[in-house]
Amino acid sequence: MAEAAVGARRDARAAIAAAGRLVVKVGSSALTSTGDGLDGDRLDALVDAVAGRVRRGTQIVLVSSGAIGAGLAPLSLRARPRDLATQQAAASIGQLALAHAYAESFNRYRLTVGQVLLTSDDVVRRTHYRNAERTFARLLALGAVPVVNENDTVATEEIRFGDNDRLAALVAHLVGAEGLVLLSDVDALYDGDPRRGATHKVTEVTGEADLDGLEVGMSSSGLGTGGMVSKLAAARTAAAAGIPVLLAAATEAARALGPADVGTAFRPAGSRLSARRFWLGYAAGVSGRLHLDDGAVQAVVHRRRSLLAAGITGVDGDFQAGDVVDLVDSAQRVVARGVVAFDVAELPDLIGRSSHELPEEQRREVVHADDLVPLRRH
Ligand SMILES: Nc1ncnc2c1ncn2[C@@H]1O[C@H](COP(=O)(O)OP(=O)(O)O)[C@@H](O)[C@H]1O
Ligand SMILES: N[C@@H](CCC(=O)OP(=O)(O)O)C(=O)O
Repeated sequence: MAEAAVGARRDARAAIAAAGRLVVKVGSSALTSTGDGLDGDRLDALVDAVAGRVRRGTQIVLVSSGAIGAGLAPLSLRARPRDLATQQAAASIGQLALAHAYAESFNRYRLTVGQVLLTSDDVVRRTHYRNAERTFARLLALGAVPVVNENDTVATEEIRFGDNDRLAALVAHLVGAEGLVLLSDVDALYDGDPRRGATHKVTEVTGEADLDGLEVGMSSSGLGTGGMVSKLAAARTAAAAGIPVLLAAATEAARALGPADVGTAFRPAGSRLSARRFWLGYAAGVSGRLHLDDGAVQAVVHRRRSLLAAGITGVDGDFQAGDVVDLVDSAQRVVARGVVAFDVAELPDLIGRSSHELPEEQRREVVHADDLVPLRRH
């Protein structure tokens, strides 16, 4: 193994093993099965591992999927429903069972749980983000274990996270976690979907290059959503925000939360992003896109300059000044995200023109460097 990989191994795993605050996410497939609903034994085994770590002094926020899966058996449903209304009904019934099971299970260790159900608005809007931040801080200060899920019963198609891996990554930043542990039915990241035959395990991800050439499946085990794609996206988001990530099997939760010597570890980026820059780059809702020429990509991504009208080749979406937009390169890749200083209707007359050609009131940056987060290195 190359020296860098050895170093990263020590870094990400050691950081998770020593963290004072962790977010642990468990997927539906690890807690429920289609026929029998919630599996009490598997839930207890997970709680044993989480409670063990809490007793060793780590504050843990548990993001748990499984509401829809737990609601199937009581409704005599044989498969995850496809329509939103039935998913919401199943989640309404299943979330109650899930919360009850966690409360009882943690009570074996005299630990109290608090339920936190979030919609995307709670983390996507900056003012709501602060509310959620306060709630978590207080619960943790009081010694409770927050158990988080998406508020599926009220989340509509438009405002839905739809996947708890992303929710867990956002919560990890929100609570200032020093690590994110994603527990699933698969024991690591592989170079292809292990359900489709023999593949190789990836134990350390030290940067984007380690992900090149991997085949990552969207399809899940049947109860979960997003498959490995959403786990990888969440791991990248957390790692970019400076948070080390460990992906492991829920059946190995004790080792994942102990020496952290199982699964796939993702090395975090050097520094932690500020709350504002993290929100801007990874949590905010995006209202449109600005297409950049190569020179503009160089300027904003590599030289951290403001985006000027001259480097924009096209615009789409429906946004107003102050909204968040994606900045895309000529290959349609999102290279940055930022707060736009013009309404969409104003831009067609400005784009491609240098500042001195523009009327004075429009001679300002389209996206100021302070309001811009580069997302991709070439
Ligand atoms: N490259 C890959 N490496 C590992 N697992 C993969 C890969 N591609 C697809 N998968 C599949 O992703 C599944 C996990 O996703 P999912 O069922 O949504 O989990 P969860 O319910 O824990 O969120 C695994 O069971 C595995 O078959
Ligand atoms: N909020 C949904 C889970 C959605 C989800 O992301 O599921 P999973 O892929 O199993 O983590 C539920 O509780 O059923």
